[in-house]
Amino acid sequence: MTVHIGAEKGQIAETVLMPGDPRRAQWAAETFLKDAELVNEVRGMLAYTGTWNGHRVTIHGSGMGMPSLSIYANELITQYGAKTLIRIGSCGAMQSHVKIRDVIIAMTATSISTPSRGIFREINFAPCADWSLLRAAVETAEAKGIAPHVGGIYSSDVFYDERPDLSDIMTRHGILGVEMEAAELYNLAARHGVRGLAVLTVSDHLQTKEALPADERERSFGEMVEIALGAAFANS
Ligand SMILES: O=P(O)(O)O[C@H]1O[C@H](CO)[C@@H](O)[C@H]1O
Ligand SMILES: O=c1cc[nH]c(=O)[nH]1
Repeated sequence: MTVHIGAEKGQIAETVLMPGDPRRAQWAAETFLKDAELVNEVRGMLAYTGTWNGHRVTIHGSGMGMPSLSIYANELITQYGAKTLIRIGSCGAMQSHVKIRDVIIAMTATSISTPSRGIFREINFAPCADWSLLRAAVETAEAKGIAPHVGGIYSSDVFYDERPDLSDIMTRHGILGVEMEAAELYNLAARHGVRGLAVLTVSDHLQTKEALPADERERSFGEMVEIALGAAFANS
């Protein structure tokens, strides 16, 4: 057990899927895993371990924002031995060709800052996805007839943005969508030599102002879960 995770050693799998929403963790575990067992509920941050096609998987909520994800990902990697961490999140689309419910696979994650900023100081580190996972995620999606958008995303520190000019700059530089966790996941994965990826579903559109309701964000994003699971075990 750690300060934030109640699981015993051995109750967390080497492969961890991380939605921001703990209720999405519950839904995904109940929908996709066999014999899913609740392994954490400290602070309501639900986590389940079960199997998918015979492979052990944990689905653990990250909470919203990079400081929250950083706590869970750090403990999962350093205390429980997680080796593959895939964020399964929602995001806002920043390009007109990206539509609501589309899937984005994040090659890079731009940010203004992350919890790792203090370490990097004058360095502008480029947080990027693990290549083997990225490739496997694209192949898994295409095999399912899903055409994902693959490219850069923006990890913001705020949901309610008082600087819309920043979103405009991101859009002008081809950034596909905005969310709040992936850049720090990629930083931590690089630091600890593990595999990190973010697979996202578009829940909002910054240009059209469309937005899906909370229940859909919790329970209807199955394609990205299937892509994440397929990618995690592509070579197993
Ligand atoms: O749906 P999740 O995975 O929480 O992701 C997105 O949704 C939250 C904001 O509503 C932020 O955590 C953002 O990254
Ligand atoms: O962080 C997020 C998530 C969904 N939609 C947004 O606009 N931002």
